[in-house]
Amino acid sequence: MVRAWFMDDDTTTDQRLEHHRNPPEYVDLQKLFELSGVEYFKLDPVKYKEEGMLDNIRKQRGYSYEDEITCSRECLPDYENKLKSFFKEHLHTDEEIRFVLDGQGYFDVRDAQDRWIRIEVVAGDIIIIPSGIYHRFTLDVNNFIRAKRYFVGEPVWLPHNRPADDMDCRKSYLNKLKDGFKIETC
Ligand SMILES: CSCCC(=O)/C(O)=C/O
Ligand SMILES: [Fe+2]
Repeated sequence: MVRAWFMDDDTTTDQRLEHHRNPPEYVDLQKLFELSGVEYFKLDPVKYKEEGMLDNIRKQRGYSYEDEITCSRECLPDYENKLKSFFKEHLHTDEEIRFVLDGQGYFDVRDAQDRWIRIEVVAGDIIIIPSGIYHRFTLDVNNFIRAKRYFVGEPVWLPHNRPADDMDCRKSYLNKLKDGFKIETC
């Protein structure tokens, strides 16, 4: 089961630690969706091809692009700078979709009250981060993750660092947050 929790305010220690509040305050999947619009699916990281659920999700959501990213010192070109930019608070004009094949890391998202929620992702997790939400990513202390990335159409990876409040995708995200997130069906 995915683990997610409200983060502490400590910005002085290693970003790759869990950064729980004291006592820890966990957020369940339903609450995570209501507070942020983040969606999550769990697949078997070994048998996912036979299971067919990934194909269903891809077809339903129209993901036409797929590639793979490995974040490790050995595999990711310009590792230090890339990790710095992943951890800068930013948003995208499109959803950020990741399917973790191996390793782990943390996606941090801002909720409606601007609190950080830390979401731990491990092998088998699919996370869908809405367009227009402020978020960031860090590896954990193991410094390794391998994930598939999906996109509708030609991929746009460009991060827009906070503040980006005038962007249309930000305004539309805030409207959805106000109205309450609903699962979109065809
Ligand atoms: C696990 S994929 C690396 C993080 C990333 O691609 C991104 O855009 C973070 O916001
Ligand atoms: Fe991002």
